[in-house]
Amino acid sequence: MVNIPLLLMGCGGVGRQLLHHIISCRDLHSKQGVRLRVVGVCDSKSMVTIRDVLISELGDEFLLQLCKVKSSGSSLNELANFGECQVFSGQEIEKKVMDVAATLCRSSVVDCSASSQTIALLSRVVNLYCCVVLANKKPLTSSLESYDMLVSHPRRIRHESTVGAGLPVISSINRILSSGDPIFRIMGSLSGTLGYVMSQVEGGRPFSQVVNAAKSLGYTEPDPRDDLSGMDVARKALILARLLGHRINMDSIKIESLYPVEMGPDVMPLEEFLANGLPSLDKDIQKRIDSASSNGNVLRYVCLIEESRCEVGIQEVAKDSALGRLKGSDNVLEIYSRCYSEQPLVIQGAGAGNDTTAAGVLADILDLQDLFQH
Ligand SMILES: NC(=O)C1=CN([C@@H]2O[C@H](COP(=O)(O)OP(=O)(O)OC[C@H]3O[C@@H](n4cnc5c(N)ncnc54)[C@H](OP(=O)(O)O)[C@@H]3O)[C@@H](O)[C@H]2O)C=CC1
Ligand SMILES: N[C@@H](CC=O)C(=O)O
Repeated sequence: MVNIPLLLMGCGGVGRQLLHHIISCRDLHSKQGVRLRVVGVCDSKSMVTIRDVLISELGDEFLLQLCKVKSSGSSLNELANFGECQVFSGQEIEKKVMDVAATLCRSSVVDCSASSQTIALLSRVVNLYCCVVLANKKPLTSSLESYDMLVSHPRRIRHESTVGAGLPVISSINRILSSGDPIFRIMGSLSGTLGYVMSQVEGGRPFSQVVNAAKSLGYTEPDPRDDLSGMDVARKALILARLLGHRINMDSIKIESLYPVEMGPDVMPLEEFLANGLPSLDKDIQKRIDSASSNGNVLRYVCLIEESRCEVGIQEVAKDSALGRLKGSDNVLEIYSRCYSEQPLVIQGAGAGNDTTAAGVLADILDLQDLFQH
């Protein structure tokens, strides 16, 4: 049996769904000769782990209780008296994660947070022979120095869910590139939230109502302004551009925002944005959609990556084009290379949601199992 010890950072929508997937796949994994041993879980303030990570793990009953506690909005601290776990807080967390990683020699550290605070820790565990699996885009989209550090051991890092949730985007691009087929353009709609919002608003629903629905469905980032500003799509574009070998930073990307600067996170609290800011945008968005419709077109939030251009923003596209036909949270991605020059390689499907994202993370973890064979 191949044992893979896991340390999970972040137990929000995606992290909890991952724990549920792990538990419900126990029989399947056992038939495949793999055992995923969850030895630690962190949220923004605490970490729960067990005393002897070499031989013990957080049991399934404990993990289900943990999911319940986090779903109710409580802290991991509440689990202190449930089972034989240890709880660490504040600055103790990083030290404990490093202890656990060093004790295990090899483990998988899975980042399902939406924080840039994990970057320093990830860079340290990578140097301890840990494998890293990311749903969080921020570690790959900060400085080129951090990026280089994280991808310096390509066999030990997976981040399929950072672009297109569970869709096989990163793995397809890696296969094309490693066969010596240069990719010269990637174009598509890479935001589940903005795809959903655009297609629902053209069906007659108010913009503000649809954004709130996308949040409840688990498509948006914790603060939906991350999606509406184009930043989340820009992060995906940067991840893809860097994968293609472009040595660029976020400031090289042209980004169009759907709300004005005075509604930004540094100026307006989230609650006020949701209650007042968002509804005040309804009319303007509806006007833009009506104007596109009078030309027989629809609006889509499009991402374009070429050798000397990387931009994300709203475009008017024909209703019957691949982008125009997009519905719900689907993403579509066209990849142009020497082998796919006239007709691009097209990847399409659900591009957001806790279920598909967590499934992508789980597939990434299993993809690393060869490194855990004795
Ligand atoms: N939902 C989707 O469709 C997709 C999401 N993703 C990515 O997945 C990630 C998770 O998204 P989602 O689950 O919706 O986010 P949530 O906001 O629901 O959960 C984030 C979790 O991370 C925890 N956290 C925050 N800071 C830290 C930290 N420094 N160390 C450890 N944990 C921390 C939070 O703790 P606390 O509970 O204390 O607040 C929370 O448990 C994001 O990066 C998102 O971009 C990627 C593809 C698709
Ligand atoms: N907020 C993102 C989720 C996946 O990264 C989106 O809407 O696409």
